[in-house]
Amino acid sequence: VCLHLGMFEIDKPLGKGKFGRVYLVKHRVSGFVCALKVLNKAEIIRENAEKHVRREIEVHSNLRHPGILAFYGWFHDTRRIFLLLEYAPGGELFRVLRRVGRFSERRAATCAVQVAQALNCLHSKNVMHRDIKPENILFGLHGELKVADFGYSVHAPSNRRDTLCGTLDYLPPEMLSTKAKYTKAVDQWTLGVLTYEFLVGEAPFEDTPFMTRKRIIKGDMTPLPDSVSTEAKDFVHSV
Ligand SMILES: COc1cccc(-c2nc(Nc3cc(C)[nH]n3)cc3ccccc23)c1
Repeated sequence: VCLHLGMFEIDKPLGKGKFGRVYLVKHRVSGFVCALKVLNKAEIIRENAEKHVRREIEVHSNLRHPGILAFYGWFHDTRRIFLLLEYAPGGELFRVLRRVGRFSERRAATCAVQVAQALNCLHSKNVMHRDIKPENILFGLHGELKVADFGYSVHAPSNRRDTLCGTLDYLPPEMLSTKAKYTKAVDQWTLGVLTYEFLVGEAPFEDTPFMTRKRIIKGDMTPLPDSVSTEAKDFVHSV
């Protein structure tokens, strides 16, 4: 199917992502609603991120799972690359978590299970996401989680040393040390950090970037409050 912009009616902008904007669009012929991520080629080149975008398309287009934001296709013109993605009406988990403060243990557990299932799917295809964080997780129509944004994913195992931008909060020690060959376990570590954040409302090593790095490597996490159940504590300490 030859895709091009004219086939879509732009309903409204949803927000601004890393390399461009995301719009809610409708396919004119079928009425199908989806999200259109518009990436600016000049900006991608300036950020030397061509390989990330190529990898995002290559990895994401081969994944089909209810816990992973569906990738429908892509097309480009001289200036821009367009990614056609599933529309998740619930928005970013990041915003919901900041708005409500923290989740109940039931909701934290439900979210943790859904992220774990999405990671299982990724790992079964020998892919590590490497950049799982609340900003990259969206809520679907019925509050189900959708993992998105595969720009930093790679095939396991890898000692690829990319310049990881953004927060260090979710990175495991092995990704912060130098010549480590890391495996899918990096995503498991992140699941523990995420669950901690679901329960507490902030990341376990939240600090200045320099201190966060030191604390992650030392494993010096802010203890879970006593209000958190033993089972929840055991789970976070186990991943
Ligand atoms: C930085 O905040 C951003 C950036 C881009 C999109 C949103 C956003 N996205 C979606 N859904 C999406 C996005 C994609 C790729 N599929 N489904 C829903 C929202 C709802 C309220 C506010 C914001 C939303 C936020």
